[in-house]
Amino acid sequence: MRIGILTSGGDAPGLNAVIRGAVLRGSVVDGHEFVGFRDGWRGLVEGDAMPLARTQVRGIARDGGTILGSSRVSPYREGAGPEVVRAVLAAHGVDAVIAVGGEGTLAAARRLVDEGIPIVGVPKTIDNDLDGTDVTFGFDTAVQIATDAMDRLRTTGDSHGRCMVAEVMGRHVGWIALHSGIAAGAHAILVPERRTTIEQIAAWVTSARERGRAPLVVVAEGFLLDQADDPHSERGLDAFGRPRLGGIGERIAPRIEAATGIETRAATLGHVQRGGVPTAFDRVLATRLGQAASDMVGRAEWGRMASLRGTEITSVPFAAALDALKTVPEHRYDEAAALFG
Ligand SMILES: Nc1ncnc2c1ncn2[C@@H]1O[C@H](COP(=O)(O)OP(=O)(O)OP(=O)(O)O)[C@@H](O)[C@H]1O
Ligand SMILES: O=P(O)(O)OC[C@H]1O[C@](O)(CO)[C@@H](O)[C@@H]1O
Ligand SMILES: [Mg+2]
Repeated sequence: MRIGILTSGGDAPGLNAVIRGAVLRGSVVDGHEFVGFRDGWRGLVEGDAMPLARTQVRGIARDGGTILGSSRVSPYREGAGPEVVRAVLAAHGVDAVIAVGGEGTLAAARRLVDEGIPIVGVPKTIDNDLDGTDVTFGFDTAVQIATDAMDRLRTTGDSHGRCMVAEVMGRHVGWIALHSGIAAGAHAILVPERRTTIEQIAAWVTSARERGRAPLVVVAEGFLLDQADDPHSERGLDAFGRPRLGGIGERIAPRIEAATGIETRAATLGHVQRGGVPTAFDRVLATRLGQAASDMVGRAEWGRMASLRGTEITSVPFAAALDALKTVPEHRYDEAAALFG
C-alpha cells in the first residue's frame, strides 16, 4: 500500500518518532510505501507531498518538531472537503492516511472517515487532555522542561526572598501544571478544573513564607480565578478562530503581591515546553504508536486511533478520544493540594 502521513495542530515532541516508527515498520516489515503531506491538512487538500523513504526518517526520533510541518488548517476550509481530499489521494496514488493530531485533527479525520476516506489516527498533545489513551506523547517532555524551569525559578526566588509564579500550558486541563508542580514542590498549583480565590492563593503563599521558603506558584494558562468568565486572553485568535491563551501568571502576580506584601515575579514558559528533544519515554511511546498506526492501516482499521492502555498499545475508535476531555480528577488535585502552603 501507499500511505500518506500528516501532522496537524500544535506540535509536540515525539512527532518525528511517530513518523519514523510508522515508516520503518510499514516499509521494512510490510513493504508499504509512504509519502508525507506538508503542514497537516493543508498538504492534503493542496496536494503538497514529499517522499518518505527509510532514508528520510533516519535518526529523527531524537529531533523535536516535525519534519512534515504542522498547521491548524481545516480540510473543510473553503474550496476543500472530502471530494478534494479524495482527488488528491488518487493523484498521489495514496491508499490511506495516518493523521497525527489532537482532538481537532481527529474530529476532522472522523468527518472524513464518515465520507469514506480511509484514515487512522495517532493521538498527540502536550496537554495530555485526550481521552481514549492513558497518556499522550509530548506530555512527559513538557513536564520535564517545566520542572527544570521551576527548579531554576526556585533558586532565584530563594536569593531574593520572592514569590515566583510559573505559567505553563494547559488550555482546558491542568495536567502539565499538576505534574511539574508536584515534581518541583510547588506551594500552590492552579488548574482550569478548580476555581480558586486570590485569598486562598495568598494564604498558601504566606504559609510557605512563614516557614522560611520562597513560595512557588504554578498556574496553567487556562486557569480561572473564582469570578472570571473566560480564561485570560489578550493575544487575539488562532488560525481556527479560538482565543490564544497566556498571560494569567503576569495577571495574578501583582494581586498576590498586593494580598501578601511579598515581592512577586511571573515567568511564562510558553512554547519552550513544546520545543526541543523528546524524553526517552516520549520517543518510545511515539515510536510504538507510529508502528501500531502502520499495522492498523494494514488491517483497514479506519476511524480508529492507536492508544496506550497500561503498558500495551491497542486501538480505539476516534469517538473514545472525542467524547470527553481527560481532565485532572478531583482526587488527584486534592492529593496534591494537601501539600500546598
Ligand atoms: N470538528 C471539526 N471539523 C473539521 N475540522 C476541524 C474540526 N475541529 C478542528 N478542525 C480542524 O483541525 C485543525 C486541528 O485542530 P486543532 O487546531 O484543535 O489542533 P489539535 O489537533 O486538536 O491539536 P492541539 O492539541 O494543538 O489543539 C483545526 O485547526 C481545524 O482546522
Ligand atoms: O500557539 P499555538 O501553536 O496556537 O498553540 C497554543 C496551544 O497549544 C497547546 O500547546 C496544545 O493544545 C495549548 O496548551 C496552547 O493553548
Ligand atoms: Mg485542539
